[in-house]
Amino acid sequence: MARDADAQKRHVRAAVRAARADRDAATRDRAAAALSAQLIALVSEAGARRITCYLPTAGEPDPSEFLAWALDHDVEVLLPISLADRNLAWARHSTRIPEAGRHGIREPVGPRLPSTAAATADLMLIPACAVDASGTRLGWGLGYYDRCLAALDPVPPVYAVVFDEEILPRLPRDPHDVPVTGAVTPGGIRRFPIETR
Ligand SMILES: Nc1nc2c(c(=O)[nH]1)N(C=O)[C@@H](CNc1ccc(C(=O)N[C@@H](CCC(=O)O)C(=O)O)cc1)CN2
Ligand SMILES: Nc1ncnc2c1ncn2[C@@H]1O[C@H](COP(=O)(O)OP(=O)(O)OP(=O)(O)O)[C@@H](O)[C@H]1O
Repeated sequence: MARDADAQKRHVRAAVRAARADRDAATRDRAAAALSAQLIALVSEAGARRITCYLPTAGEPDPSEFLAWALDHDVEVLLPISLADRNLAWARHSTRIPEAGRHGIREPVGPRLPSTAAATADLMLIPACAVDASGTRLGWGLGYYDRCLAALDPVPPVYAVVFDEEILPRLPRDPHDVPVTGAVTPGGIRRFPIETR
């Protein structure tokens, strides 16, 4: 990969990490409530019965209220577990208390499903650092989701969950990057045109 693309990724990751750390509690709470409303709207509109989502770290867009709604509405949610080989496994969201996993991120307890179980989801809601207007997603650099998406056939519609200002005009795209269908932010739902570039 070109050196300038690497530098740009590092720059965006650092800027997003800093902005996420800077939000105060009240701003985070407002964003969390707005985000969950968008996620509920998207899943309801799509009629999705089985989805993937994630348990957030402190600064990430927080889908917790949406996860509680999903439990109440019989929407099955697969949550990620980070494996040592940088593949994901999944376990179902439940009322059981999550436990800290490999990166200190909370992970669901219960029976594990393989990475490819995500192919049976109607919709995937995945964490990201940033996304661009053509659907290129930037993660945190360990390739968990790139590896997972590459192994899915079919790939369900995939939405990156980010803050509004994390939708950028253009990010570097690598050959292994699987473009996302859209993005969900506290401010709305965006679908990206499918195009090659
Ligand atoms: N809530 C949540 N769960 C998730 C993800 C996520 O982004 N958010 N993941 C999405 O992939 C996977 C975990 N991915 C991770 C990616 C990077 C680091 C991390 O600590 N990165 C360090 C650099 C580490 C290194 O380069 O070795 C850092 O950002 O400082 C942790 C987990 C699965 N679960
Ligand atoms: N399909 C794949 N198979 C094997 N390795 C992969 C695959 N996709 C990405 N990788 C590797 O994962 C590493 C991280 O890639 P990249 O920087 O694009 O990740 P990212 O988009 O930030 O991560 P994530 O998917 O975890 O959000 C790179 O070393 C890349 O080569």
